[in-house]
Amino acid sequence: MIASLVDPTLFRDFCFRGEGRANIVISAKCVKSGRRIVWRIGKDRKTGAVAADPRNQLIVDYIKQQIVPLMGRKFLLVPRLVSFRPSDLHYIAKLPSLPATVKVTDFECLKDEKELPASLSVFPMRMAEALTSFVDALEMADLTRIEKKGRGLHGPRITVEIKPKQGFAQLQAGAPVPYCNNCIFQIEKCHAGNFETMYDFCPLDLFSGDLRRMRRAIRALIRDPHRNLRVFVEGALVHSDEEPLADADLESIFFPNRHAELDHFVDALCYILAGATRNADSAPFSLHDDGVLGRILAAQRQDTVGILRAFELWQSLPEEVQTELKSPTALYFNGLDIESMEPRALLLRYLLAATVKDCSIMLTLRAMDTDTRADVNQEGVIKLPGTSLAFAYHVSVVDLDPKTPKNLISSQRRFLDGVKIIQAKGVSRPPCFDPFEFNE
Ligand SMILES: O=P(O)(O)O[C@@H]1[C@@H](OP(=O)(O)O)[C@H](OP(=O)(O)O)[C@H](O)[C@H](OP(=O)(O)O)[C@H]1OP(=O)(O)O
Ligand SMILES: Nc1ncnc2c1ncn2[C@@H]1O[C@H](COP(=O)(O)OP(=O)(O)OP(=O)(O)O)[C@@H](O)[C@H]1O
Repeated sequence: MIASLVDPTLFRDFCFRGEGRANIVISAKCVKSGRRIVWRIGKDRKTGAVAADPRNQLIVDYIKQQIVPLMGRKFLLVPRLVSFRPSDLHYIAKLPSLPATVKVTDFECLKDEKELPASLSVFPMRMAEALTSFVDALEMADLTRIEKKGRGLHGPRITVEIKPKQGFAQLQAGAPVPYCNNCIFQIEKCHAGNFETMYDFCPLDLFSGDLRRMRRAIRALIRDPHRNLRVFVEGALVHSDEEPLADADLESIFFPNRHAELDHFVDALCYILAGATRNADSAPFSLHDDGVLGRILAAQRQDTVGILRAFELWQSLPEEVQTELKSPTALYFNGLDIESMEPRALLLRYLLAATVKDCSIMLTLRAMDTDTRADVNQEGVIKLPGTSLAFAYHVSVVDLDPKTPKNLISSQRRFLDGVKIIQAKGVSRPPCFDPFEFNE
């Protein structure tokens, strides 16, 4: 695959959209098409500086060859490989130092050293000049600015980013505690000081298909988002773990003319995530296989062994097989054997599922009139049962990066630490599941 070279002068209104531990995400509007896209640019995990990520090509191939066959295309956003001149990237890399609400009109403004000094850049010019090749990145639609066309749309575009984590319980030998994977990891993270308090969110509630439990899960995330929830309004981050808003403030931002309440919004999320949007008025609420959570859950279930057994399998492999599996190409392009119970095949399925256990959902909603002018019965619209409210929506799954044995080794250690903390100190949290009724 040849990465097409980005000409940044063909874009305008640049802004910083977000970052994780491995990437910074920059948004820009294509002058010609008017569409907003993002560039996901790799960074050095230790310094935070832009770093050429040799995995970008692999990520695209991995999504096409492994994830698409597993999850289908319905919710997948396959990124495009692009490349930048290192000097162009130096200017673009000033954006993470600016507030996310600041839009820089055009590329010339980004280059203006008086307004935006070079010291702002997380990719110093000396680093750029030392590079002899272009730096690649991933380009995809800006999911906070997805435009649904249609009549009767009103109010702001609200984007909810949810990291749902593992949606099913796995009782593992060596971890005799009644908590799900995510809750064990989060307990460990709270203990290590990553978060001040443990949250009430449990993925088993979110994936339960029980409306009451799903509402509880989303309410828990709104109260205490950790790294599992971010909310954007018209592309601007308004609610996150770093800067959470009170319910009343969220409600007035979402519904400036007060035509709906936060509870309605939570319900809309539940119906969309469960894929229960068709005939929502009459059909009983449940998790649908072809909804976004249903697809994610099915893909996660490729893992039939769990972290601790996967780690044992890894250790049992001969050194030459371990070496082979550490090499990205061998790992990503071995076909998936869903029948085999061989350690190598079980491990590959574990790693594939691990990607889907760490993905994010980006869901954009906009209020819609329910009068006769608007077609609320079309695909991509939820009409909330028992109300006169409707929302047009768009859902995508992002952050589907391949996991390697290195991830397994790190998560096995953190998982066992979490189990030990629970065993030694106990936790006041109710169990995620009843181990005596365990039938997974
Ligand atoms: O193992 P977990 O559940 O703590 O997940 C890690 C994530 O933590 P979170 O769920 O956001 O609290 C973690 O997310 P954050 O950077 O903390 O937002 C990473 O996604 C990590 O993956 P990688 O090591 O960067 O490839 C994730 O690690 P692995 O998926 O590689 O285990
Ligand atoms: N297509 C997109 N449209 C809009 N915003 C996006 C898009 N992709 C990513 N983002 C934003 O950028 C943030 C960082 O992106 P991403 O999760 O890919 O970074 P990361 O470094 O891989 O994260 P992690 O720490 O989980 O590995 C996301 O949390 C999201 O808010």
